[in-house]
Amino acid sequence: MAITQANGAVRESRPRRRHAEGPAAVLAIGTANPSGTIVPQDEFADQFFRMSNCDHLADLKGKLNRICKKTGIEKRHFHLTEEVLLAHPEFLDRELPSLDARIDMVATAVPKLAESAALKAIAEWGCPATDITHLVFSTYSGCRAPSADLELARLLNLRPTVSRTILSLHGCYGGGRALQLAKELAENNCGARVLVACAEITLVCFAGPDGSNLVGHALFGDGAGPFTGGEHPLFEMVSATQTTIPRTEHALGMQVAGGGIDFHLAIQVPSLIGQNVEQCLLGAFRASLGDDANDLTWNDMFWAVHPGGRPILDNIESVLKLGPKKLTSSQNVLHEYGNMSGATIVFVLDDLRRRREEEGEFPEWGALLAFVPGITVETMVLRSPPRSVKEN
Ligand SMILES: CC(C)(COP(=O)(O)OP(=O)(O)OC[C@H]1O[C@@H](n2cnc3c(N)ncnc32)[C@H](O)[C@@H]1OP(=O)(O)O)[C@@H](O)C(=O)NCCC(=O)NCCSC(=O)CC(=O)O
Repeated sequence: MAITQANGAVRESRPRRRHAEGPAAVLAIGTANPSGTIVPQDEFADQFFRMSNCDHLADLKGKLNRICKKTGIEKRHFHLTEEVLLAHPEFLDRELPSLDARIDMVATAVPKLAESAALKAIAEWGCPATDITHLVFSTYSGCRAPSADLELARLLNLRPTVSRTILSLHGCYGGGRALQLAKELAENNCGARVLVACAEITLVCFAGPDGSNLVGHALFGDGAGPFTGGEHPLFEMVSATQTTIPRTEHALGMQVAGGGIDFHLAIQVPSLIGQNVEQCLLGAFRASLGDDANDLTWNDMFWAVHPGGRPILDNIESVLKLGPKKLTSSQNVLHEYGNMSGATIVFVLDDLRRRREEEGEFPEWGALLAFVPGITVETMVLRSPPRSVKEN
């Protein structure tokens, strides 16, 4: 932004931005997973303990097996392969410095994964990549500058003036946060076309088993999911809010250390989310729809819930008294891919729009929910636009 001095006053030299009419919309969605390894969940504990040379820790292995059975996950994709681990035994030991080697690997792998997904979204959108005006990239692997956003812009040949933002360490709500930012950018810059890229590779968090990291190992997987705003809206993003649950800042967190990124997931996370989610939703819907919100019940809506873990989905289903199929997209994504942190919500929206195409009947209003260290609940009110003549 150029600032010029005129008549002693500070004045912007650029033309005033025009606001877009109506809410921003998701126009196209693409997803991708790394080609490295696909691990069936029922084989994960055996494979992980063998690769970590920890088969002698039978109690821990037994516990990981018990946890894996309860995750609701069928398989997960990983960039990390056994060959890479053999070449980098330091990845197994949190006490050994390994952050540099991890960052070197993800600096290439994360934008590449995002590129695979972005190419699908751009193809669906049907416009040249050079029409993209803004890029918002969310990843917990963005530990250097320039970062994955610049590399993705280069890989996609985006215009040199593309306006880039990187969100780092936002964890599971990276997707929701990036979408909210894209919404603000699109609504405040008429004609903006925002590429939102979320890409997560667990390589930066990987470690050998210990008593405190089993749940993370059982839960997280790798994936990427860009969206663009499109000419035929898939979902309108009507409003977005964040609510932090008081005194829960120690329940969920990530910490970058010399031996990689540590996750902390307190056992109370699913119940804390269950106890607070309805209040967050009521606030978001009343603020967005006013009295019209009173005519809606939770079962009248479609749901895009970040599948942070099976009990989180179970608690939300039970607290909101949702019908049996309301969380199918979230359950399905958890089952097929595990928790891919910020990228997961893109997979959920992709699954939802596929169901909408197959089923025909679809609610007008929906809610997107994601959870973040804090604990903060990210809520977005979504609207499924009426189907156009072209789509019908
Ligand atoms: C681990 C689970 C699959 C276990 O399922 P259940 O809770 O139904 O089963 P259960 O109660 O019998 O527990 C099985 C065993 O796991 C242990 N256990 C459960 N939760 C634990 C936790 N958070 N930390 C350590 N251990 C835990 C129990 O003590 C028990 O041990 P034993 O067998 O020895 O008695 C589930 O609780 C789960 O998915 N939790 C993760 C939820 C979560 O925090 N997700 C992240 C959301 S935010 C996010 O997505 C992160 C981000 O920001 O990226």
